[in-house]
Amino acid sequence: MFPIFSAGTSSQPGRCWAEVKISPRSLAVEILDRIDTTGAFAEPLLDAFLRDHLLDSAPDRHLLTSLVYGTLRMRGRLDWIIQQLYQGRFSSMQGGIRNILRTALYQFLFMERIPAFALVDEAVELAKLRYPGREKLVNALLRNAVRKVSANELSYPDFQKTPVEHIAVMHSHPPWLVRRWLSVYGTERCRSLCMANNQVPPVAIRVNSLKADRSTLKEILEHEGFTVSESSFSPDALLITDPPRHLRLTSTSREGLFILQDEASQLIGRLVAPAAGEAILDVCCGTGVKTTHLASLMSNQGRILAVDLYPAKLEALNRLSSRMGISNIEIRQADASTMEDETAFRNMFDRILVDAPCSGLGTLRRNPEIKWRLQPRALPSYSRLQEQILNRAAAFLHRGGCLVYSTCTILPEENELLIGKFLSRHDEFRQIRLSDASFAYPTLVDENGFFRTAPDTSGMDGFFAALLTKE
Ligand SMILES: C[S@@+](CC[C@H](N)C(=O)[O-])C[C@H]1O[C@@H](n2cnc3c(N)ncnc32)[C@H](O)[C@@H]1O
Repeated sequence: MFPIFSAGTSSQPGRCWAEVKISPRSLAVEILDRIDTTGAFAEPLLDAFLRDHLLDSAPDRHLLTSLVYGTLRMRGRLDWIIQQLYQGRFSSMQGGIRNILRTALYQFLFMERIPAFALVDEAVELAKLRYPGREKLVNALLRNAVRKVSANELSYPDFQKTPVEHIAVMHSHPPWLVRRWLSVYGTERCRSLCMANNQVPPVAIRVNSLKADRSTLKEILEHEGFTVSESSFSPDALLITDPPRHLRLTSTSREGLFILQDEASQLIGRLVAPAAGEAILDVCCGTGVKTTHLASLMSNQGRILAVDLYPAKLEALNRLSSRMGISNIEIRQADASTMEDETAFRNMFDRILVDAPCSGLGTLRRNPEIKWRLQPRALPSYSRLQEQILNRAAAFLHRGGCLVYSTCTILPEENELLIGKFLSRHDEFRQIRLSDASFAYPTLVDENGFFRTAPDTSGMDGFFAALLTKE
């Protein structure tokens, strides 16, 4: 649980938030501040704020969600504008002031029907209460921004002269990432990826086949006021095109009839394709989004050993399993890169899922905070950990069994390059090219037989998966 308002602290002097009139804008600034200062993700924070019913009306709740995600997605462009107009050092500006400016500017640039004077006034009021004395800066900077943008007086970086800066500012991604994607994918793909990352992602749910079928759940949700369609990719998915309320608060969610899960993530379970009665190892199970899918595909029969490093995630998996009526998952807290009990597990499993910890760069639509948080120097440590976990898990597969290695990133060193290295060191393993494996979704298979999705090509999150077998 999160206390709803943080009091002013010595690092963020100012008055308690309790004095601030609660509005979608003040809450958005509060959430953005917490994302910056605590490293939290937007989704659970928003869930907690919405669950506490601080905002009663559906439009206000929708506005809060749009403001938080929109400001995070467009932060690169917003910060660039603020830096053009701010006389001091942007990096020394108080984080709270930055978020007041960003949210106001986001509304002005990207949201309709909010008059400029109203959003400037509200930003100034917020600054006055939280950072007395700084309201003059907020007022002057926002009025200047409104004037310059309206008069088309801001000149953005030129694509011909500085392509990286141009894409980074116009499509709001960090320059290091634009540089990487330009070198891997070229200009057009880099641009289309960045643009797709700034879109609102579809809301997909996975129907728990142990408790409901797709058409019945569709009817129930429609009856509750949602606009629902069946997806043409995942046979377990429903797409919610008009979520008037928060889906997780519905009784069907609480009773475990479905779980929110992107379609690409659902297709990973289909790729593992476990059968009832088999022995499955899920070495990076997290909170069990994919583990519970595997259990449903096995009709709750057989055995799944679910491993993760973090006890809190395993506890969440336990809660999710019982909500979904699943009883064939056994959990184990362990470091999958150094897992012990090798002799007990060696050659034991029919199928293994290695859903490796990764940079998450395929999920920037849903988790835009990642692009501002991730440092390029962290990337090699992901590849090292992925390699260690895959090497360790490989020993536990029996001959003839299948191993799926998956990530939600689109960087080659976490995906195909890593698999190439693994295969060159493990003669006993062979890749099953999905093009040769009668995989049901040929459009999601690349020229090397790997599973690959991306927001700009398939409309799903960016996932990668390789299917391997032990001979
Ligand atoms: C991509 S997430 C897995 C998501 C999960 N499979 C799902 O569908 O919900 C990667 C997981 O690896 C876990 N992890 C990170 N390092 C680990 C390690 N050394 N050993 C085991 N699990 C680890 C993280 O806690 C995280 O839950």
